[in-house]
Amino acid sequence: MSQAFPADHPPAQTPKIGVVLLNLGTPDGTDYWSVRRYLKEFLSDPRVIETPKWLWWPILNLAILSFRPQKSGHAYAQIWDKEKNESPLRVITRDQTEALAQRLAGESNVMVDFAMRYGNPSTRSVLDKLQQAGCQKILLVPLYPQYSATTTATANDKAFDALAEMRWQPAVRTAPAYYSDAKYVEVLGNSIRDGVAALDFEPDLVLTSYHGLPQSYVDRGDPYEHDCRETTRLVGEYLGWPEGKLLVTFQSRFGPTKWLEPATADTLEKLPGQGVKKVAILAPAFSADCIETLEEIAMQGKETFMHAGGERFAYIPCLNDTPAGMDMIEAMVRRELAGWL
Ligand SMILES: C=CC1=C(C)c2cc3[nH]c(cc4nc(cc5[nH]c(cc1n2)c(C)c5CCC(=O)O)C(CCC(=O)O)=C4C)c(C)c3C=C
Ligand SMILES: [Fe+2]
Ligand SMILES: [Fe+2]
Repeated sequence: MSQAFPADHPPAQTPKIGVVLLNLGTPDGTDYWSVRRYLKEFLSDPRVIETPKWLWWPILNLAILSFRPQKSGHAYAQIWDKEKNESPLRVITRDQTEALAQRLAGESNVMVDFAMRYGNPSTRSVLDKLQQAGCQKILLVPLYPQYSATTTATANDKAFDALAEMRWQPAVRTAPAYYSDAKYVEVLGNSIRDGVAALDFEPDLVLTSYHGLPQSYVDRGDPYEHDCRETTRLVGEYLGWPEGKLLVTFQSRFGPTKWLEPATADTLEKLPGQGVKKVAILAPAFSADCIETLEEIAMQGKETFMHAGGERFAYIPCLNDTPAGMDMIEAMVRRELAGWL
């Protein structure tokens, strides 16, 4: 026989499970102050900038934040989703979240949401919301295929900062980087094969352009370069392409220090002179198209290549919320939820 709760018993909650897709973040608008606020938060993160604070503070506040917001704001304006008045990164991350929620709709106690490391929706606000909604278990899914302290670790740090202030803290899991995950390699490989097959030209070379990182971070133990090169190697193996058909490059160099090489922009500048006149390019480090792919690669990169004598240039989009990309995210999330569902 079941026993009724006494009248003064605290209300019982049905425990829920939260799944949070974590991405980098993006400005709320393209105006100077929106971009400045975003860049200040981003570039004040010691996981991203390892220069000692006393040295970095004046460089950031007196130099970078006085000119970069305008320059970056102009670049953001070129790719802005005008219909939604939002940055593509946030539009796509929300679309991924909604698609994943639909796929997990059969799991009655799962809530899916997304949060950003910098800007909105903040990681803290999303974790507070899920905790208050009764999530006693939370899976954090940093959407970075290749691990870096500058992305994966800081995304998790931010979540743990929020958890540190909760009296009733949910149990938490973090999904690992997935650079060599068979499903990721398969889906990425298929997107390259299909992307190339849809072109009206045969590329001489396909560039896998990864976001760059200071060389010193890798020297101190960040596995990011390894993860990137391994993704491209595995995709080449999956496609059965001859060695040399896929090239690894690193983009988005920032500041005067040595970054991983070869740089995407330098490579695009040199290739036509070496007889490589037709290229396709993709950016496997990004789970969603953003300023770094849509503006820096598809616009600036194309201009650099064509100006240097290139003849054909094609950008292959990120996996975004494509059915195949979502198959991969769903499989990863279900695997990491094992024992909770
Ligand atoms: C020292 C600076 C930077 C490091 C290290 C870095 C690593 C890194 N970043 C991504 C993914 C993204 N970066 C994005 C934008 C962006 N990145 C930097 C600097 C570093 N990134 C800056 C200053 C910016 C802002 C844009 C600009 O002013 O140029 C974005 C896109 C955000 C968007 O709003 O669209 C993503 C995504 C990875 C994977 C990575 C790892 C090595
Ligand atoms: Fe970046
Ligand atoms: Fe960039």
